[in-house]
Amino acid sequence: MEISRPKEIFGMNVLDRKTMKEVLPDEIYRKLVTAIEGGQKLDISVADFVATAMKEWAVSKGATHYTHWFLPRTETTAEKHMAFLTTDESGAPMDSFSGMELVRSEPDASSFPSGGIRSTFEARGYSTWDPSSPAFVVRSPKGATLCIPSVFISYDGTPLDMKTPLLKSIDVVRNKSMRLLKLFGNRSVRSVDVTVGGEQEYFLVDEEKARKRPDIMKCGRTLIGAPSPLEQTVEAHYFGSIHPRTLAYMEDVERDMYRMGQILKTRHNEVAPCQFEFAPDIAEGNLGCDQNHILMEIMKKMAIRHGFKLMLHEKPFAGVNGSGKHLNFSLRDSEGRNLLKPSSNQRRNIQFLTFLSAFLLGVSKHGGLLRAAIASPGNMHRLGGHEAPPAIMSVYLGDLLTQILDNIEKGLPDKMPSRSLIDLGLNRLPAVVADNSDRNRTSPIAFTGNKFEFRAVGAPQALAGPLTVLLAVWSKGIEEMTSMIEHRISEGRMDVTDAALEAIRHGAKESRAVRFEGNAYAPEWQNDAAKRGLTVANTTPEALDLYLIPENRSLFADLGIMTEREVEAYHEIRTEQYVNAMDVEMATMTAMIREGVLPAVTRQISLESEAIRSLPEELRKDMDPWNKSLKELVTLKNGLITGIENLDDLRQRANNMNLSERARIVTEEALPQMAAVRGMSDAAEQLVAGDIWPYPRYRDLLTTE
Ligand SMILES: NC(=O)CC[C@H](N)C(=O)O
Repeated sequence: MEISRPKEIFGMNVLDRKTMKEVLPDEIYRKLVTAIEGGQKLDISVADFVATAMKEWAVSKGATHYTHWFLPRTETTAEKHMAFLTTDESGAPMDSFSGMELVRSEPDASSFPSGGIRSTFEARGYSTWDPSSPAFVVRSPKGATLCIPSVFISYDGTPLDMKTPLLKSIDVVRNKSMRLLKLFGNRSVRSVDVTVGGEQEYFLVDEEKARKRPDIMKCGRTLIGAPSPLEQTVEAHYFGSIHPRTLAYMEDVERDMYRMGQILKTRHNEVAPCQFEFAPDIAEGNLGCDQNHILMEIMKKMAIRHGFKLMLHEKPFAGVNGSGKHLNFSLRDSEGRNLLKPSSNQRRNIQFLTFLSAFLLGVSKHGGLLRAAIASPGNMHRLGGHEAPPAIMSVYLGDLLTQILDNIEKGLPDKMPSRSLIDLGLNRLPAVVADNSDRNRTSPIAFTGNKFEFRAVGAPQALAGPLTVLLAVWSKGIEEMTSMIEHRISEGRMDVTDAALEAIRHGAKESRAVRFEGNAYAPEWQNDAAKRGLTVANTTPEALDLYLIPENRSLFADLGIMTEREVEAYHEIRTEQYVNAMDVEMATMTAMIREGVLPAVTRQISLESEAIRSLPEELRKDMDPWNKSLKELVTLKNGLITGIENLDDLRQRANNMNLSERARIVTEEALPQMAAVRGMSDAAEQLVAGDIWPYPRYRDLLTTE
């Protein structure tokens, strides 16, 4: 079979601007672009033209349906397909898609969690086209569907999705950045964009084996499973040569992504066996978030075609490297300049340091929000081990920048005579600051030369949540520093350089506590961080509660990103999601123990008792070790029975409680109970014969054949 080159298939399934320009009359195209860039509403007559063009393009790709594709607050994607096919007055079939249908649809999505914002009697939710993210076509076995990226709002206009707050936060950071850039001159800069790139880690296990494990199928992670000594040789996998079966999968994913107009820049084996990573090209913030959803969806479907089960869970296997989605982000001006890139020009470096310290300043005030943004049912198991960052939010800058900030913090006299004194290293900043990656692995947020990398995000998460928080926090810092600079200038005391240096000094000083260059895995760090006043939240509900702290809640409201009511609703949805995930895990664990592990232990016990009974008399001496292991099996069996009874009881009790009590009980009681059951099950696994043990073991799962 002839395989077409990536360049030939690139973008064929996406209705990008280039294609729009081709399929739309000039006048209409211009109006569309003005609407997109100015963020205005689209005239319905223009929308009619666009809808017709979209439909024709999609039909030419085999599409029979369209869907408003949106991101509910459950962090997944949602779609309800509508057929293009209709009949005219004479009953003849025809494809139809109007401007009204494009702009808005009413999915009647009463079942999406809204955190109490929308009651069922006013169940309607609307999805509205987001023209800044291109529509795309997804192939299905018998046709294709046109997907229209959309926002999702309730009847009264309250946002119910992840995209609306994200778009607002992008707007806020753009406006705030423009104000700051103007102070530095930059007359030709028209706008600022957010840039993102999410490095996607994942596991691929054999589907046939995965199907035999209810925990993988229902919870996305293993709830029991003894670590296998064979899997300890993990380093051999990292960046190793890729197994042909996996490579074939990766190539197919990449080609589907090319068709979507997206480039996956790197692919490689990650640290653990069967763990891998894709890293995309950087993209504009909103697009980058949508693209990551498209990537995860393609990865999932392609895995099935290749006989794999894709595991995106943050910690699918205990004791083995977990999966993150390291979120790289920066700001770029309309001239294409990266605002986090050091320069050989001193003035630009001061501008760079202003943006950098503005972020540090924001994190120093709202670090808890970043912790909340990455709090998920699964991330709790990942954070703090195996190269995943700990749960305390600190920033790693590297030696050079730390030294510069320290110098600025110490070295500036109150009244600065002139910029001539700035030999603080600013003249000598290399174009790209070396990134000391080994160290930054233990840091949740690292400056990596020309961008920040938020490493704490979990592999299955929607990028939109953490990105919204990062931008809100950054905007806050930019706002504060800009006001400082403006104030100094307007007093006539200083020019922008000196004023900015003072603002940087303020940022450096305020952020001293969150800047940490040491080993964040060291046991002392927990204590030291608490002494520095950093937020320590080890569990998901504790972390989610950080959304509700008044200064965090009001940050969103002040910036116009979410109202306080919306923040509360979001907190409720995320807490509910956690509690539900825990409930499914408890139910799955008890079922696996009851239906699989206990009968297996019984068989092993009877097999061994039988063997001992049938031993010739002379061999029945010195039976202590054997008897001991038999006794251990009996003890484990008893322990497991009690353990799952306790879990059943806990579930019952939790079901009669309100949400916050449930969150507390599943965290404080169910988690340790599940750990105890797991401990006993894993011990039993090591005493039960391979052909009796009911589930594929870690050793069987973590291998590619
Ligand atoms: N080498 C790495 O970057 C590993 C990262 C690790 N998998 C994580 O959970 O974030």
